[in-house]
Amino acid sequence: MTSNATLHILPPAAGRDLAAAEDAAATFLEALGVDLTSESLRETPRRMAHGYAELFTPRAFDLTTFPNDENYDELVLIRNVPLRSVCEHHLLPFVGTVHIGYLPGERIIGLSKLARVAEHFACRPQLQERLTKQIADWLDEQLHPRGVGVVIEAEHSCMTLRGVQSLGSATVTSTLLGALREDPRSRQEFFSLAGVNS
Ligand SMILES: Nc1nc2c(ncn2[C@@H]2O[C@H](COP(=O)(O)OP(=O)(O)OP(=O)(O)O)[C@@H](O)[C@H]2O)c(=O)[nH]1
Ligand SMILES: [Zn+2]
Repeated sequence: MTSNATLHILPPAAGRDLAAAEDAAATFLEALGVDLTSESLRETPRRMAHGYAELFTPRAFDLTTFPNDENYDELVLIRNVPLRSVCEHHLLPFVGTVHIGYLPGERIIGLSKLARVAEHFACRPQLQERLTKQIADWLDEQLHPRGVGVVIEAEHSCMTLRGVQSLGSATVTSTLLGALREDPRSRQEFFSLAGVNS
């Protein structure tokens, strides 16, 4: 990403058959004893298929970067970016916020792109740990910053609404790379500005 200022990021190409998904949703619901004959439920298999397809389709975006002409070398951090994904074990949503920071090298990134990168990796069946690491690794590879930090705080509905029913519990994950991992002062500053107790 040092030569090209803009890179077009496409959603992952997935073999998708919405008609088959709709049929499968109808079979699934009927197997669970749901009567699909009423007017309000008749379209539910279609809504389910389209709903999950939507959750699994990130928006394409341009990764725009700029030269760091001012040699800005302090932390850039965007915090409290809303995040929603789907846990790959139960296909139930997990919802929360992500904080993303980096220590610039030769280039800086358009701020909105940090949120778009998070959305890009969140729109698929996920594990919170993997999602955290994918965002950090991708920024590291594309931007070559001196350090990257990503923290996700999320509530997993598979843990709060069903199963153990730990209402209000939050899961916190972090990935730190480069100077944000190695240098205690930078690490501390990142967690402090992100509003996370380290
Ligand atoms: N590490 C990790 N675990 C997750 C994530 N999302 C969901 N899980 C967990 O995945 C586990 C799946 O465990 P299983 O025992 O196979 O599923 P289960 O019988 O439905 O388990 P319970 O939720 O305890 O009722 C559960 O402990 C979930 O809480 C995630 O992002 N990361
Ligand atoms: Zn789950």
